[in-house]
Amino acid sequence: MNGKFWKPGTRLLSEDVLLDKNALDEGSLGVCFNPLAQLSLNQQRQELPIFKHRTEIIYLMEKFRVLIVVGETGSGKTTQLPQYLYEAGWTSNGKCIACTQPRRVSAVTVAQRVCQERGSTLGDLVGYTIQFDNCCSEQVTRIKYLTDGMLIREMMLDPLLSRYSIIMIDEAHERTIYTDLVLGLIKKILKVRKDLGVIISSATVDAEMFQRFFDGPQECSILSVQGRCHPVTLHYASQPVKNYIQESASLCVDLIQNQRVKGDILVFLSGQDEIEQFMSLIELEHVLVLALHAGLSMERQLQALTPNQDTKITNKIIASTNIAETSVTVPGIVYVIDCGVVKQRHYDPYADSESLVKVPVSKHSASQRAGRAGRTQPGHCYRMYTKQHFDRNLKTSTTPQMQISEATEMILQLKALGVNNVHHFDYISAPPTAIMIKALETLYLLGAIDSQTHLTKGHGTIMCEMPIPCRISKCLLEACDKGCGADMLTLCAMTSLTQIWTTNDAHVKVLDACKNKFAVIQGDLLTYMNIYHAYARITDPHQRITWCQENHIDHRSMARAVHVRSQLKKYTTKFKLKTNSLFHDDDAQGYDSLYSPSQVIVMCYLKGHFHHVARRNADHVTFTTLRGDQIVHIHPSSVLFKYAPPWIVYGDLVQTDKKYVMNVSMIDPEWLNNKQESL
Ligand SMILES: Nc1ncnc2c1ncn2[C@@H]1O[C@H](COP(=O)(O)OP(=O)(O)OP(=O)(O)O)[C@@H](O)[C@H]1O
Repeated sequence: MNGKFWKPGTRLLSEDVLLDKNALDEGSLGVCFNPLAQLSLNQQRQELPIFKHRTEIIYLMEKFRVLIVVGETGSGKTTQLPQYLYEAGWTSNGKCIACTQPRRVSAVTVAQRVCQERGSTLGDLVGYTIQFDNCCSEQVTRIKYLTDGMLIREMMLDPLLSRYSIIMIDEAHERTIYTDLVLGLIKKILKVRKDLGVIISSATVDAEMFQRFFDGPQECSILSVQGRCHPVTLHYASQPVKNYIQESASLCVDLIQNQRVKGDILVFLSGQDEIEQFMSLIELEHVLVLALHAGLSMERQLQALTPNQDTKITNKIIASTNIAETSVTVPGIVYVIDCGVVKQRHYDPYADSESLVKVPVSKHSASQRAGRAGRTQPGHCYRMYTKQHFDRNLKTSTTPQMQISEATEMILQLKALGVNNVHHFDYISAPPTAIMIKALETLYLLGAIDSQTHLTKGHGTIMCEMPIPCRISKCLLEACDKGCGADMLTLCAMTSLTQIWTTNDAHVKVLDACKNKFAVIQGDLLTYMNIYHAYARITDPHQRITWCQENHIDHRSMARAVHVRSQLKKYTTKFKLKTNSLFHDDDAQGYDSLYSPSQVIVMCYLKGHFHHVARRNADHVTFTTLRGDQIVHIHPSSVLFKYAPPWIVYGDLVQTDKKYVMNVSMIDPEWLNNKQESL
């Protein structure tokens, strides 16, 4: 690292390593340099490295049925490949080109960009489809960006994807469950549809492995695209970094105060907690610091990626999880700071427990993160770890999620698509048998499949269609049956939020006082219901905002809860499920159950979370889970943190220094004996 980037005494990073052969000329650093911005959009398209391969791509697509395109980040795969094929006439038969994305935010931003390049309106020629938001027109949309999960949903209605002439699976290296599932399903479709073209693309994909999966070089060709838009200079830490949050914050301050290139900064951290901590450390005037993580509404995610228009703002810092790691281009980003960690879900089939664990990123991920710079101008990536750590400790590629995640949702989707023998499905990397067996057992206990492992006609089909995890749909189905469907709809919406309280601007004691206003001894679930009802009672939108501010509640999250609830309500209406409330309906007044309304709701929740029960230990602090004998603690954010009841049911398990359980409610162990049936 060049000492001039650092204040004396804070020099941290080692020598530069160049990602690109076009080494960045030190002398050019002083210029605010954005050559592509001077060109028309059409010229910009022709400057992209992939443009040189345009004819070859069109030819290979005619000759082979499957094409794997490997090219550097920013070379033009996502935005250009669908356009080339559109221009070559692949949609002239009225069919469409689909390009899948692992994340919603990239599906939307890429569609926006392509639309801009074609000079059309979003939703006309170019559109996107993500959960709860379909911006496409059946008649005119020919290039469609969609999440891989949505493509699977489309397959349920149209198993051969007959609307499409080309399916492009982008960012295949991410190996999400849905990407892998789409790959297996597409392979099946290719056996029937001889007219379908498939593209698999990534900057870092293991091309030969994909080629073998698609029956070798006879069927599947590989194209390698050389070069990138602009160089990115890599900087490594010269010694291990003790506190990467603090160090990234000081680096940001240093870059902004001493930088020779004016530009924005994108910081990769592992999660919302770290993002908030990081943001609290930056106190610079005229600098806009924005968070970007999956817990935010789409509107706020997109806002973080939109260039700043405020002339008073001199610099922008985006603190993000890996949500911004692939596909997105954030104009103006010159610096990327990579803390080298990611939160990953790990499922243990023996304990039937999924926990969120912080792990080092893979080399492929690190290179994707670096690739967020150098897209509209030359850039720098600062890695908060040593080169030695990169070489020795980082795995080459990301572990396929299918091998470390719970498989219930995936199996349910396969069953809905008519793949009954899920063991024999053609997986690109099959999940471990123990995970498969556990998933089948869980689906049976949830009533989604019968003893022959066939989807059940009632609950099974509804669970497949509901856009929520099957354990949550089980709670909802149970609640509709027990007269509290409306209350469970509220809980489904509230537990889908990742943030309810605005923690960064409130003093701990003030925040605790606010929480206590709504807290109830039964636990977090009923506390959430109190919050939702208090919010929903207010009808004026401005008053809602003021109320949220006064109570340190995130008003955007609450708006999202209202939205999610209304979306789920559409499904209960569609399936003619009763949505009464035990708290608010007139007919609940004659309620004469053995149990109180709050107990009935927690019992219904337990029906989907029987695997998440824990018993208090003799120390009156820790708990032992009934499945897997894990020692867990109640998370400090829970209202039951200080009052540890003897038995609990929880929603999530997070592992940091200890194992913490969240969304906790107290239960009576008697409820585990299926006594609810007599309600
Ligand atoms: N919103 C945008 N604003 C400005 N330029 C953009 C935008 N989106 C894309 N570009 C330009 O188009 C180039 C190609 O982007 P594209 O997403 O197609 O690349 P890619 O090869 O798919 O990258 P990745 O592997 O990172 O997804 C970018 O490097 C950038 O120069």
